[in-house]
Amino acid sequence: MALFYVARYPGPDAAAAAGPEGAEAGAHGRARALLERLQSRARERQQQREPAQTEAAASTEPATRRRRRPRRRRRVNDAEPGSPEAPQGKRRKADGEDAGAESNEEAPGEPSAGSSEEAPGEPSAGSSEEAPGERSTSASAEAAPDGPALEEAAGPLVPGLVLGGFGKRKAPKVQPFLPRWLAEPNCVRRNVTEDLVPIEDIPDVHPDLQKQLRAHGISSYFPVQAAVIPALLESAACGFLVGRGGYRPSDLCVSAPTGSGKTLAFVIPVVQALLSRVVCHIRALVVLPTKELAQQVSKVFNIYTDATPLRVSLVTGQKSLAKEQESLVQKTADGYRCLADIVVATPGRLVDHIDQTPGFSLQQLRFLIIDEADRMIDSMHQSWLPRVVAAAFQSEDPADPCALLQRRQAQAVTAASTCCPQMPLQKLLFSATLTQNPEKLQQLGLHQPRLFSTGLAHRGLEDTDGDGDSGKYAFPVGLTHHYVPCSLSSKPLVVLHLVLEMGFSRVLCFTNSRENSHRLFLLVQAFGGVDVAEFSSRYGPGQRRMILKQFEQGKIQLLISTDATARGIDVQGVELVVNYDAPQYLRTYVHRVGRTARAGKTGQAFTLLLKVQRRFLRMLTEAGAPELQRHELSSKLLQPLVPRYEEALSQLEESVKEERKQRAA
Ligand SMILES: Nc1ncnc2c1ncn2[C@@H]1O[C@H](COP(=O)(O)OP(=O)(O)OP(=O)(O)O)[C@@H](O)[C@H]1O
Repeated sequence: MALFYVARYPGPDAAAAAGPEGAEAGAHGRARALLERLQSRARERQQQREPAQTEAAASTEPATRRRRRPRRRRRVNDAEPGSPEAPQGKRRKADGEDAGAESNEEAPGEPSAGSSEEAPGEPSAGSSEEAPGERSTSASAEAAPDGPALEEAAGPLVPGLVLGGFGKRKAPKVQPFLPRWLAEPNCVRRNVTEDLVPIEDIPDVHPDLQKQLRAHGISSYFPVQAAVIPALLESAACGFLVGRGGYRPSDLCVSAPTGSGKTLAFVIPVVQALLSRVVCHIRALVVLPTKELAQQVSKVFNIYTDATPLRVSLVTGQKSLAKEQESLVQKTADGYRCLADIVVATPGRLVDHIDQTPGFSLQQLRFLIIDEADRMIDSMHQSWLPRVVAAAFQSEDPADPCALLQRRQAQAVTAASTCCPQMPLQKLLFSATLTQNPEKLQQLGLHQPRLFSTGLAHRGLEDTDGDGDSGKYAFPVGLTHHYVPCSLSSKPLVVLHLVLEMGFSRVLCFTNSRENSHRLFLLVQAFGGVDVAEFSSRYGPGQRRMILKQFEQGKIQLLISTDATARGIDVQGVELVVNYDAPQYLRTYVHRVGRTARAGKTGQAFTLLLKVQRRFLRMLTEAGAPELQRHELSSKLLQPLVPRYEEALSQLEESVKEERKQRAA
C-alpha cells in the first residue's frame, strides 16, 4: 500500500505551487487525507454489510472450521484391501482389480493412488464452493473497483458472503467419461437355459464343425456364443489374411458369466478361419494364466481340429523346453518349418520360446486370444504382451517373397500404403470379470474394440471407473448363495457336516492359503469317512493334473484347494463350492463359486463367515450379487461329530510336528 502512495503522482499544479519541499509535504498530507477518506468509506460499507454478515455467520463458521481441519492421512496398510476387515474406502477395491489380487500365492497389489475418495470436509475439485477468504476478496473487488488493495487494508478481513448453507451434503459422484465402446456394449443374455440358438440358425459355421458340435452333445449355442461367433466369422470373412474390405478388424472384449461357454465362442470361429490355410504358421495364440487352464483349452481345440490339418501345440512348461520346441518347429535344409497353427501358452513359457526357440515366429499371427483377460492384465508387469506384439510385428526382410503379406506398424496412410494387403492381428479378450477400467484396457493397445457383455449395460454403468463394485459382474442363474455364521474353531466341523450330512458328492472347498488347505486336508483325512484331496502349489503339475482327473472321475468327494482352481477350471458335476475362508475380493468370489452351476446346471455356494467378517455380505450386496441366504447350523447339529473331531485334532498335531521334523532334517 505504501508503494502505491509513493508512486502516485500528485499532479503538475500542486507540485509547482508547493516547491520541492512543500510538494513533498503536501503529497504526504494528501495521501493521509486520501487514506482516511477511503478508510471511512470502507467502514461505512462495512456497517452496511453487517446485517448480511450476521445472517451468514451461522453457516460460514462451521465451513471455516471445516476447512482448517488438517487433512487426515488415509491408512494404507491396516488391513488387506477388500478384506472384510478392510475399512469402507478400501472396499472400493474389493473386486480385486489390483495386480495379482486373486492368487493367494502372490501378494495382493496395493490399492491404486487415484482413488476418488476425498478426505472428510475437503471440497471436491471444481467445487462451486469458495473459501471464505477468497470470497471476501472478490466481494471487495466488486464493491470498490477503483481500489481493491486499499479496501482490503482499510479494515479487518471481511468474512465472505455465503450463498447457500454448508450443511453436510454428499458430494455428487463424478461420472468418469467412458469411451463409447465400453459405454454401449453389445448386450448378451446371461441365462444359458433360455435364449439358446439352434446350431442350424448360424449357417456360417462350417458343416464339419457343426457336426463336431452335435457329436459332443451341443445342439444349440449359448447366448455368448450366438453373439460372438458370427461377429468373429464376419471379421474373418475375407479369409484370415485381410480384414473385411481390406480393413483391420475390430478387437473384441467378451464379459460373460462363469460356465457360459466362452471357450467355444472363440474356438469355433478361430478353427473355421484357419481351415483354409495352406502353409502351417502360428496363426492363433491363446494365452492363459495357469498350466491347468491352458491344458483345458488346448483339449477343446484338439476336439475341433481333430479332423482337420490344423495342429495345436501346448507350451506351458509341463514338458522340457526342448520337447516343446520339437512340437513347434522343425529344422529343414533351408531354414525352419513351423509345426503348429494354434499355440496355447502360459505367458512365461511363451516368452521363453520367443527368446530361445530358433524359427519360432509370430509374424503370421492372426488371432491373439487372451483368456481370463483381467487376470492377464494383472500380469502385464511381466511384459509378455509387448514381447508378443514385437514378435508379431518383427521388421520384415524385403527379400522374403511373403513380405507383401506381412503386417507393419501403423504409419502415415498414403495411396501406396493402402494398396498393400495387411495381415491383421486381432485381439480377443475373454473373462467373467472383465475390467471396465479404460486405463487398464488401454494397456492392451486395442484397435477399435467392441464389447460383448452380460448385465453391464443395464446395471453397472454407474460404477464405470472399473474399481467400484456395484452390479458389475453377472452370476450364473442356477447358482444359490448361502452363508453359514460360525466360529473359527467350528469351521472344520461345518465342512464335515456339509459333506457328510448333506450328502454332496462333489465338493470344492477353497481356502485363502496353501497352509490352510494343507491343515484342513490333514484334519479331514484324520477324521476319516471322506475321500479328500488337496490341490495347491505344494504339488507339481503332473500331480495336480492327476488330482483334477480323479476329482472329475468322482474318485474324490472333497477337494480342498487354494485359488489355483478358482478360475476357469471346468469340472463336470461340482455340486457345492465351500468358501472355507471368505474370499478377499469380489472377483475371487465370482470365479470360485463359478466352479458350480456351469452350463445351465444348478449349484450351491456356502461361505463360512466369522462374526467379524460380516462386512463381506455388504461387499457382495454393494456389488449387486444375489443375496446370500443365511444357513444356521446349531451346535446341536454339529455335536455328533465332535468326539471324532477331537481325536482328529490331536492326530493333526502329531502330523504337523512330524512334517516339521521332516522339513528340518
Ligand atoms: N452350447 C453349449 N451347449 C452345452 N454345453 C456347452 C455349450 N457351450 C459350452 N458348453 C459347456 O459348458 C461348460 C462351460 O464352458 P466354458 O468352460 O467355456 O465356460 P466359460 O464361460 O469359459 O467359464 P469360465 O468363465 O469359468 O472359464 C463346458 O463344459 C462346455 O463344454
